[in-house]
Amino acid sequence: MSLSVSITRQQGDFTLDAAFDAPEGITALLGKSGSGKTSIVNAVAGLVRPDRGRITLDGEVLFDSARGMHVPPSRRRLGYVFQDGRLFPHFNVRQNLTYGLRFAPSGATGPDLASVCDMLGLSHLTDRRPGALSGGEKQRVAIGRALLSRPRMLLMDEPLASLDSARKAEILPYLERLRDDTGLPILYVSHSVPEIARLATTVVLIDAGKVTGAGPAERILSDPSVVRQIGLREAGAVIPTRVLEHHDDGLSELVFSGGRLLLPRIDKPPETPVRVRILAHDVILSLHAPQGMSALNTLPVTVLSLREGDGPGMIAQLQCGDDRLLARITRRSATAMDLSPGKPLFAVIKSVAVARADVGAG
Ligand SMILES: Nc1ncnc2c1ncn2[C@@H]1O[C@H](COP(=O)(O)OP(=O)(O)OP(=O)(O)O)[C@@H](O)[C@H]1O
Repeated sequence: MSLSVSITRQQGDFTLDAAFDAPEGITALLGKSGSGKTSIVNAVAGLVRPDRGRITLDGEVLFDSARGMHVPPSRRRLGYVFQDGRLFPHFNVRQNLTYGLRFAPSGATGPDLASVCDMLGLSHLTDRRPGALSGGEKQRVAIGRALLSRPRMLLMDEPLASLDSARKAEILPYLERLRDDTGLPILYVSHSVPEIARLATTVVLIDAGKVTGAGPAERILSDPSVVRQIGLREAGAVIPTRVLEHHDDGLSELVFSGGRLLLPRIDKPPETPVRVRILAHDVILSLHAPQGMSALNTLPVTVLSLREGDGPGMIAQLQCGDDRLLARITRRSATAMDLSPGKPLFAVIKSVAVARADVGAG
């Protein structure tokens, strides 16, 4: 199942001109406020009509200006989860969920009420009304209702934006399960890089109505050329790892193509795939394998590229096994270390620098 979008639309003085493919998994539209993310999702949903272009889902045309085709939203079989949930306040959770079933076409397969409640941790809440739910619980009900309409794809527009960080942390594992267990493609709008680093399979960068980059999340997020767009503070690589073992001193050891990482305890059994985000400002570079240092992780790397920023800083992209890391360093250090592409180095990462929120299901 894959979505293909190629559309233009004039909205006042804003021009949307976007083309991308969304394969299986979570495809995140990442861009600043006003960049056009919601307009794209609304065009896919059929809520707005592009001026020109084509949208197909698994080869089936949803919109084609050349053929004058615009399938109405109700016939697209897409589940839309809005930022604010939009539950019916006078219905309890079960009634809100089963409302979704009314839109399921006869013969369509998908999870039933019990399995949706199980997957989203809603079984103990079914008799409550939305007024007695937390923000995170409301969003889980909204996702469940969308799933029960047996959609071919889920559209989620900033589903976590109205939640505080504790509620966000609570709901992220459910979204990971949705991604990994249902096989349903999800188009996911967000302006939060940490959220996307946790969830996205594919990242589509949107800037001023245009696609400025698209590809697998690991590749896009470790590309130094996107740092300017996503911001220096958020720049960092996403590394696919797997749990090797847990140590008695509270550390967990992970393995990936570039070596091993010791991080604060990760509550997942050995062999579990885990994705880890390592921020560029948490990586120190050294010409020699450091000794007598408190940082526990030393990884052999090779410089791939160096990119200058506006201030005194640079971003180094590093090859680490088959994966890539980013390191934020000063120009002064790059000169003192005589850094250039191809130079072998060591990347040093403090275990405690990797936040719990930056460790997710692989
Ligand atoms: N109906 C409309 N008429 C005119 N301009 C519009 C209309 N709808 C959206 N726009 C403009 O199109 C641009 C893109 O809006 P859109 O909501 O798609 O951005 P976004 O990336 O989703 O932003 P946010 O993250 O703030 O929701 C904005 O400049 C917005 O003001």
